[in-house]
Amino acid sequence: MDVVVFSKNQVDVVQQELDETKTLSLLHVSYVVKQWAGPWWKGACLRPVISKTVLNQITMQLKSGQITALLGNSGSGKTSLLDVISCRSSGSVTGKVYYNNHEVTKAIIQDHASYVMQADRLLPNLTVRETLLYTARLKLPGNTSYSDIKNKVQTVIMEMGLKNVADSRVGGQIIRGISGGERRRVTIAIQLLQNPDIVLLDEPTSGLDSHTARHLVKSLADMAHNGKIVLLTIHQPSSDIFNLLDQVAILTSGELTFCGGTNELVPYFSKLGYPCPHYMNPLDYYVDLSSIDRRDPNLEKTTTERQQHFIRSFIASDINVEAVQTATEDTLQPSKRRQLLSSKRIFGPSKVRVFYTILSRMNVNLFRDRKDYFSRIFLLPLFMVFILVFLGHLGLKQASIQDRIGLIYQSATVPPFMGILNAVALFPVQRNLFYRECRDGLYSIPTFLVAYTIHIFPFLVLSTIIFSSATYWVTGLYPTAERFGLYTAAIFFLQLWGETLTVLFLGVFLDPNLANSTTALIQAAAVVISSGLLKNVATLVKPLEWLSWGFIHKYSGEILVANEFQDLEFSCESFVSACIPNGTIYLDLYFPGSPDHMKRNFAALGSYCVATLIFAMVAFKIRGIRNLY
Ligand SMILES: Nc1ncnc2c1ncn2[C@@H]1O[C@H](COP(=O)(O)OP(=O)(O)OP(=O)(O)O)[C@@H](O)[C@H]1O
Repeated sequence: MDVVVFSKNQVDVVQQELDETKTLSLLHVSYVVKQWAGPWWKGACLRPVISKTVLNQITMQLKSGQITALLGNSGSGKTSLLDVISCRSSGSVTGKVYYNNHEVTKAIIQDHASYVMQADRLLPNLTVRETLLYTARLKLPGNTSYSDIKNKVQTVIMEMGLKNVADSRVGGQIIRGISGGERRRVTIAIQLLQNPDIVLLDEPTSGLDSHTARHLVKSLADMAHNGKIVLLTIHQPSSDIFNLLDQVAILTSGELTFCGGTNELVPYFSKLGYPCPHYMNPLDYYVDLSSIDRRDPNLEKTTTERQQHFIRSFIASDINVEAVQTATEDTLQPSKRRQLLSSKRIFGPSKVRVFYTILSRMNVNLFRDRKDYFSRIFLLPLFMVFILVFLGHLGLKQASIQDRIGLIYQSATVPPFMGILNAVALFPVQRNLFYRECRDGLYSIPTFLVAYTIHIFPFLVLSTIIFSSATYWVTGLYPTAERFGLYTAAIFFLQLWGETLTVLFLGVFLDPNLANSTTALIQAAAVVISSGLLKNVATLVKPLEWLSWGFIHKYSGEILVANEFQDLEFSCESFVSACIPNGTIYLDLYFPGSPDHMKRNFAALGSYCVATLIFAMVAFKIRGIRNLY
């Protein structure tokens, strides 16, 4: 027997390579979700809970330097497997997921892995470079200088082939920007900024033409060969793509029918009696063979039997036995490579830098779109035109009391509605980006919501001043600067409250339409019950009177009416039998004590805005960070 003798140097090199190879091991991973069965109106108690096994006993090992594709028909569990690896699953997970001998936790994933989801969540008005620069400022360590950040961004732009579109706008559903393929690349580039060890990608090639898809997978393969673990899910890969892959895993109904090197795929299935026909793409062919065809009962029976045969055969196969063995070793070994898991974000950006980055990104995104910008500034003032045309100058006759109440009613209801409209149109895109970045551990709910509120402040102030300046002086409300200031302040708070309330419901409901109708309903009901402008609050039935204290309009109504009517002299025309000569008398009749409550009422308006913002944070917290695929 020949004995090969290695020099100490050679042994050291092999040992070093072994140490530097990073491994992601899954051992007997199962994932079960619970679902309510039956119609929703039966209620939680009457609807049985059904457990669904999404993944069953998955064992696989991924190594750095390899690109692995996860294939399977729709619903086979590909996305769920990525969710489990990245600790984003919502059901119960059993089995082990280990990275370099460490059980995978959320913190490890945030430090070492990047997850590129199916949908691109990007701000439409930023350029590709700006998108990457802002994200880099959120991701890279706090001591990274601006020139290093720029260099890193440039490297990633080159790596993902985005050089030609680096300074083009990203675009979105309405604004035309870069192409779908380029947008996918930007999403991937974002995840590469942190130089992750593990890159998980859910359908990175969906919606791309075959040429672009091949280029993208080639970039990912290059990235893997430079020492990363790359795992992607993919539908119908072309044979060109097949040649770029190192490893493939085929999932069917949550179980593996194959997981091994691409060169082992055809021989393995050939041994089972299923050689790949000439001119067929092996991936397509074997995914197809592994799936159940439910078009008719006979087909379903045969394909189910074949699927079960594949699953059983793979469990018993040498490839799987070896994978189980190595994965077991990986998950049992003492953590000899603990030093490899030092946190990359331990010196992450400071809170101030994160806050400033989010804030300036929101501002730039808003300034870039004329439509959004004008909507924020002019939506409320535009409404003023209707008021002015309809009411004109009010004067001080007895009939003007009625007109004043009408104007005050509009002043109390319209600003919150404008807040609702602006939030519904402009908040969801920010929220969806936040969901992704919060999942990546970049910043928290309070940081995001406070930054959002601050970025709308100047616009609220400006639109309120334009609105109130014209409305107040043209209609001829109580002519002092102080009263004008109080009127403007009340309008500001009402608009702010309308927007924060909508933000709250956009945290509760994903669907902006649902948030819109809920907020509008609450606002409309609140003004009817509590403003005192439609019905005197003192004449309401007791429960409604108590309820009126719970709405902001109780306080804003009192402010607006007292601000206008106190000490205002009216003329008494000879044909009017019952005359109110002074606004104070009107207040004594319908809003008693309101002039004395100004401070309390303004404190209430401010508190409502702050409290609604805090409730919005709670709503986001309770509803959790959604997985928007
Ligand atoms: N949280 C959940 N609640 C209920 N069912 C779930 C949940 N997560 C996954 N499933 C179910 O598990 C199955 C696998 O879903 P998954 O999204 O992982 O499939 P997929 O292979 O990625 O499909 P596609 O290729 O169509 O994206 C589906 O039938 C899905 O409905």
